[in-house]
Amino acid sequence: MTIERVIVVGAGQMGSGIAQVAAGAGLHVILNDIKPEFVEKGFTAIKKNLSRDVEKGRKSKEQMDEIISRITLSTDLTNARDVDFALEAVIENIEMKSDVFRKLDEITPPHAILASNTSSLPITEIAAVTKRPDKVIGMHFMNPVPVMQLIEVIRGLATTAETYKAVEDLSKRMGKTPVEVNDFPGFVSNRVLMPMINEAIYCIYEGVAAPEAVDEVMKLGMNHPMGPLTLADFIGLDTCLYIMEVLHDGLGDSKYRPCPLLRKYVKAGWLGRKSGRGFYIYE
Ligand SMILES: CC(=O)CC(=O)SCCNC(=O)CCNC(=O)[C@H](O)C(C)(C)COP(=O)(O)OP(=O)(O)OC[C@H]1O[C@@H](n2cnc3c(N)ncnc32)[C@H](O)[C@@H]1OP(=O)(O)O
Ligand SMILES: NC(=O)C1=CN([C@@H]2O[C@H](COP(=O)(O)OP(=O)(O)OC[C@H]3O[C@@H](n4cnc5c(N)ncnc54)[C@H](OP(=O)(O)O)[C@@H]3O)[C@@H](O)[C@H]2O)C=CC1
Repeated sequence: MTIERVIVVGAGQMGSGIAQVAAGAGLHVILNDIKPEFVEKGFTAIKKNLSRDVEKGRKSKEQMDEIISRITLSTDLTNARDVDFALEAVIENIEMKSDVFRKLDEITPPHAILASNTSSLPITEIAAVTKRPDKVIGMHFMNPVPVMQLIEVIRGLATTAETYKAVEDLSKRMGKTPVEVNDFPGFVSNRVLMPMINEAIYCIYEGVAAPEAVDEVMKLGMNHPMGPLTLADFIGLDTCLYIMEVLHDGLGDSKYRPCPLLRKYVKAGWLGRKSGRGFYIYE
């Protein structure tokens, strides 16, 4: 099937990055969030990223303007009535995501594919709230979306080969590499990554080392581009906690218990870079 018109629901760090990359691939994109200020914030981030590309000579000013002109801002989900493809990137919460999928199923045309950028939640369960589980799929981008190569593509129980192929093609059109995985809590990426981040937080909680030291060990010792605590702040500590809870509940193994310090920080509103404070303080 041909995908030309796309809606991205949720204009946070992931949604805005996805909208940027989709528009860069020539698609017409509606960027939707619940409040105008959230959509504006996402749009500002897109313009800033594209301006950097122009400054670095990777794009011309005309190319940047063209990409921007393909993005429409929206706070009204009924704008999804003409799309071929919807990509949900709201917070990592099954009720919120189910609510968005129920609405998208009612609003979008019958041929439209409904994809979720969920980091860990079951695609099969999200698909079950719609009348088109065959057209529901996980399309898990990595952060920062414009830079990272991978898209983890997750088939739900009812996802058809045709839907998978459309998402595989779309991923390649966006310049990314799709990797197929099965629908299990945390998929592959976060089943492997998040326990490492959680363990790094335990190192702080148990006084093994300071955050800077933990990050230096992993950067210099394991050649990770960012230390795990810097990365946790970058992902968002709320998102890290949600993912650990999904792993813990979904796999039923105590090795996935979220570190109490992670819970404490999230309760304090220390969500990392996006709130100005996490394991580090940001200006
Ligand atoms: C939680 C989940 O469900 C799944 C996930 O996403 S887990 C998170 C996965 N992501 C990671 O692990 C990221 C790890 N970190 C990195 O790879 C690197 O630190 C990084 C790419 C983010 C930054 O790289 P760096 O070398 O330290 O910094 P910097 O030199 O400023 O940036 C490198 C390039 O990325 C670009 N970049 C950095 N941050 C960016 C952003 N937020 N948006 C767009 N572009 C960005 C820069 O413009 C720069 O581009 P050029 O080299 O072409 O000029
Ligand atoms: N952060 C990361 O590194 C990665 C995250 N993901 C996944 O992507 C998703 C989004 O994460 P991220 O972008 O980091 O989170 P953010 O908190 O940056 O963004 C989420 C956005 O969605 C908005 N939103 C909430 N409910 C709705 C709704 N009903 N309709 C429209 N918009 C809504 C939020 O608004 P408000 O602020 O009001 O809540 C916010 O603007 C999550 O599922 C996460 O697990 C996937 C890969 C990597």
